[in-house]
Amino acid sequence: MKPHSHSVQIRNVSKRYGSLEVLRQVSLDVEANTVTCILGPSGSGKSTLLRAINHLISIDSGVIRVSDEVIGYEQRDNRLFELSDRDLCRQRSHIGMVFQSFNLFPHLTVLENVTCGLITVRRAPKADAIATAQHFLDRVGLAHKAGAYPAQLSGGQQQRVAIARALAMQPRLILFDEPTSALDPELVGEVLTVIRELAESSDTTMIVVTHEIGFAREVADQIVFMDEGRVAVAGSVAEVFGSDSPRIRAFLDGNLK
Ligand SMILES: Nc1ncnc2c1ncn2[C@@H]1O[C@H](COP(=O)(O)OP(=O)(O)OP(=O)(O)O)[C@@H](O)[C@H]1O
Repeated sequence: MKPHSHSVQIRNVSKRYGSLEVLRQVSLDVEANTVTCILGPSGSGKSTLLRAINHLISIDSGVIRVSDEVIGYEQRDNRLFELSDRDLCRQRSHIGMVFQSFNLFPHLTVLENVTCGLITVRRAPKADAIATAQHFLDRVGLAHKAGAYPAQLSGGQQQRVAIARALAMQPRLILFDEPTSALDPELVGEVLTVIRELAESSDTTMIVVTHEIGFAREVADQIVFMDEGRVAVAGSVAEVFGSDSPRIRAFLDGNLK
């Protein structure tokens, strides 16, 4: 049986780069098996928050829990210490991430890109890894590209491979960091369709940083609007799209990028 999906609890998280406060006392709850879309103007801290959830960046204060487990740190003698690489790797192996720039290995085929984590991290037998990879490549409509190299694919196809690679690890939480921002406009739709189908059919918790407002409106159980390092509002689609805050209205009307 597949393990239950993860909930995420973020409490009073702050992060600064020099004098720039990028996250200011951010608190947020994400329920298991829901889709949360994070919207907000450029530079409001969306990607930073997402990357903090799997400890790709360290935070200055606050705490992030994924299914009640503190991410990135452990408490000893009443002090917090960063986890060892090994423990961090264990935590991350249950959290999938899809990056803006795909991050496929260029020297590996599509199939090898997807089996790689299964074989090295999950220690799956090769035949099982190949069967799993083929299943998820089929799910993103790319079974026929298994033998191709990333450079032979369009950006949209590469991103779908990256999604299959994340899914193949059967994560209980998937983080999408602006998954369509690097794509030519005509390729955005195919990737959003794959993510939308996942949102409808999978029992994985999903957090998606996106500039695609229409997509967020369609798929999100929760919408988070970030502004200047804070969560300005988190709520249902109706709550956020019905907000009368001038900043949120300006953003939704396309006058605040
Ligand atoms: N490693 C870093 N060093 C210094 N400043 C950084 C670093 N990473 C991000 N920043 C700054 O932190 C702020 C928030 O960045 P972040 O990428 O989280 O914003 P965002 O809301 O995702 O923006 P966008 O929609 O443009 O991607 C920005 O001003 C950015 O320049």
